[in-house]
Amino acid sequence: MAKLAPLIAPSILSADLARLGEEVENVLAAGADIVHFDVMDNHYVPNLTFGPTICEALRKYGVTAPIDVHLMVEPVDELAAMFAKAGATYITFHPEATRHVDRSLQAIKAAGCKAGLVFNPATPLDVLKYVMDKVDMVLLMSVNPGFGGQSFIPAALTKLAEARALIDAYVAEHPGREIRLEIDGGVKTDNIAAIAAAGADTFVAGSAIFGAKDYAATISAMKAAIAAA
Ligand SMILES: O=C(CO)[C@H](O)[C@H](O)COP(=O)(O)O
Repeated sequence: MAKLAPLIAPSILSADLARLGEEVENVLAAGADIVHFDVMDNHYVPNLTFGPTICEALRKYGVTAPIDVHLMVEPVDELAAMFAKAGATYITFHPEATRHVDRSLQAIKAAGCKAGLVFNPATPLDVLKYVMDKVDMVLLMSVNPGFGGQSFIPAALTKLAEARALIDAYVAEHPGREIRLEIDGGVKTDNIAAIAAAGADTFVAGSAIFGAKDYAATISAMKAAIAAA
């Protein structure tokens, strides 16, 4: 099955936050496709990051690229609605962080956003098959959520192949449906080819991009590795 065009999604978690607007502008000018926006509540994960006002501020600053909001929060629905108003394009959440997964997906889509589910390294994909009709993005964590700069967990490659098979089987029966398969955590230029070969089409990278001196060279190297995979 033909995969969707690959997208590079720098995670702003690793940006210079004192210059966030400029950093996002620079990384998009360097070839990034979408902005990955990590929302942590110091409850679902042991870290605290950005709320909807920061998302809105990026839109006001002039960012027109898709903003891919990854909610690491519990509960989900109230913040998801706030991010929809603040200009999010994708809103993804962890199924175990809401009581009613189907209802949360429906609410995100009714608010005009694309919706997705996020699976931690040891969380099975079971719920996915029951809500595939409402999912635009499946995000697999290849680190335990909460912090940037961690090492890629190799078992994520097997899980990517499992998710790719589920998505391809669903899309084959529903022509025209687009469901992205995103990977997040420890993605670098030297492992991105293996990650692409395992089935990912959307690649979150925080420290590998924002930690590099030359954003454009890093993103080009990532895209070249994906194309050769
Ligand atoms: O969701 C995340 C952590 O919960 C981050 O997006 C992720 O870890 C990216 O950072 P890095 O590329 O440095 O691993």
